[in-house]
Amino acid sequence: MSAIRIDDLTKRYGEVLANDGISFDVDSGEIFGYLGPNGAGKTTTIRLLLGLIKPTSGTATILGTDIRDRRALTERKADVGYLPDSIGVEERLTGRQVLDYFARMRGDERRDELLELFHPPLEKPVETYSHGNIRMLGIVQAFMHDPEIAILDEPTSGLDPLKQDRLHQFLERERDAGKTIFFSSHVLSEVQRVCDRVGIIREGELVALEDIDALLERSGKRVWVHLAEPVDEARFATDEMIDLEIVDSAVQFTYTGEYNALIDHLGEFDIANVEITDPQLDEIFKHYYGEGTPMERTDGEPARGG
Ligand SMILES: Nc1ncnc2c1ncn2[C@@H]1O[C@H](COP(=O)(O)OP(=O)(O)OP(=O)(O)O)[C@@H](O)[C@H]1O
Repeated sequence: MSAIRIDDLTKRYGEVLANDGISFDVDSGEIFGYLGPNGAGKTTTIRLLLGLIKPTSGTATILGTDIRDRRALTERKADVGYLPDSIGVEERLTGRQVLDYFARMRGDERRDELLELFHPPLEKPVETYSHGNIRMLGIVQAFMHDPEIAILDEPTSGLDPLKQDRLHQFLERERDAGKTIFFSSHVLSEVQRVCDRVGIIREGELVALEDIDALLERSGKRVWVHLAEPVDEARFATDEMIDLEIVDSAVQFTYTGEYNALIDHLGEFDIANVEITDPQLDEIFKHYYGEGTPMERTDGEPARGG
């Protein structure tokens, strides 16, 4: 059974189609990244899944429970962990009081274990918290009742790199223990680091749904090279280079070929400096998910909806 099944889900706010006929499944025991730029519609999907807003049309199920069945969904939430984009509690409460409040509703058998990993200042009022501390409190809150599924809205925003790493490792351990993780992000590198599959949303539409490895393989690498002397395009370009730009001895391009061939090619030049990075999400959109591009799947089956 799919842990989450989203079926032609649509949410309209006046003129804005925040979610436009979105369909995809999240399998049990996977980490699914929901990737898209700001305003793409990620939070809208998450709030629909939690029953916090009603769909204009379409629906979704969580662990088989239809989100339109409010009573069943309320019961089902005992199995769901939710990290909202903002925690939405009375901010004069201390962190401990916030956790106590959620513990009374759903339980907290994993609270101590989580506080070893993520430690917001529990005795201080939440209104004095930094953004990172609010996130940590939210993470403890989301997982402390040991849910089957965690739905996390930009969970690493505000966390320092060490804490981000800690969260990623924690999510992987949860996945390995059979839990399902659905999280949104606008940062490709974190989705790449931790997710099994990714759905990409842009302007309310799902534009890609695929294995993260396949996405990155098709997306190539950004390469920046500073040569010891100027070079011209005719001498430097190969078929595997996209968006090649050369200014005197500075060269940049997106490379989609074999790495060995790239290294061999660069070896023909006197190189002063080189940097190879993953492309930005916007660049991937530009090259692979341009206007009107149909959603693709890597398994050869036609995509559902989108
Ligand atoms: N309550 C609302 N009323 C009107 N428009 C809304 C409302 N909530 C969201 N929108 C609009 O819907 C679109 C999608 O917003 P949403 O918050 O889902 O995007 P997002 O991908 O989560 O963005 P971010 O990464 O910035 O949080 C945006 O154009 C937003 O302005």
